[in-house]
Amino acid sequence: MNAITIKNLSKTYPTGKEAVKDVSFDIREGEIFGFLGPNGAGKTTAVKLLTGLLAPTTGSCEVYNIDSTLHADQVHKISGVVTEHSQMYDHMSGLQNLVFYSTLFGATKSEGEKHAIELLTQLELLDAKDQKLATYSTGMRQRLSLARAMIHNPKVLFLDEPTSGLDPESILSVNNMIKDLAKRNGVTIFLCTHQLRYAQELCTSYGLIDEGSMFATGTLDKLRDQVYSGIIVNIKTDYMPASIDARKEDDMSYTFKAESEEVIPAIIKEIVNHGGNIYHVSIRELSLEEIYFALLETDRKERGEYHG
Ligand SMILES: Nc1ncnc2c1ncn2[C@@H]1O[C@H](COP(=O)(O)OP(=O)(O)OP(=O)(O)O)[C@@H](O)[C@H]1O
Repeated sequence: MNAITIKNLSKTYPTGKEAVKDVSFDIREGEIFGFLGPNGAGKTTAVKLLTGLLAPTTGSCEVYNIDSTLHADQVHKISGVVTEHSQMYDHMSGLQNLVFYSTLFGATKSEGEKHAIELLTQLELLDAKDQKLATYSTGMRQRLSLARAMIHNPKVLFLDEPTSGLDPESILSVNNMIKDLAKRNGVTIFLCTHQLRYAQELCTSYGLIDEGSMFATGTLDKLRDQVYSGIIVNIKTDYMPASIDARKEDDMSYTFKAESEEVIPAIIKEIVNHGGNIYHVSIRELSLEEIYFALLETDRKERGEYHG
């Protein structure tokens, strides 16, 4: 089942800026979808269109078959949104904030409290539950925003850079919660980020956007196939024969591309036969970061806009 359906979606602001240009894609239920693109690519605009905060210029978007523009209120009932500026109340405690929002969605005070305590525990904020929000650190506040977005058990969660400004321990608890929500509760996560390493750790599918246009969508494997699906071999040696087409990375480190690891024994033999010593061999596939930049470069070249 599709959690999100976007069809020929475009948004031109009154200034004339075309922030989203004819974008179409679907996201299946339970996916952790990484929406990746540089500053100003159109990610926040797309989230505002999906959550009914903005109306599209043309096209449509749906969350669980509910049109975001026509029925924004219904979309809000099944969506949670975390942005940098989540509205909460400084003079109230973390727990009071969560209970307040939960009652807005129709829960009783005791239901709200029970759920709030569960979320505060998951996000390691239980010790601070009675502290006023004004005393929370940035990281604590950000985690509370996530709890707030989850308070009505949404089916879809829109997250805009959910871990920016968080320390490694907090990132871990946020990541675990996101993975858990998707895996155990089937919550669909729409995650906007520039942090490609972070996205690779977490996401199950991706959409790549630049200047309002989507230039690639799919799983990491699918995106990798569009760039290079083989492996990259790294060898640390004191001698690399000229017969091997390897690139010198630094002092004793060389890399080369190969279709599969089957070529490695022959390469090792060749080095050893030439008197070289091998200290380390490792293989890896292209990372999301490498794939992203390769696809971005191709797309910009096709649009005649690459100046790199
Ligand atoms: N209200 C607005 N009026 C006019 N232009 C806008 C408005 N909001 C955003 N834009 C422009 O639309 C483009 C897309 O902005 P958007 O905020 O959607 O990008 P983004 O991918 O979320 O960027 P970032 O990663 O920096 O948050 C940018 O050029 C931005 O300046």
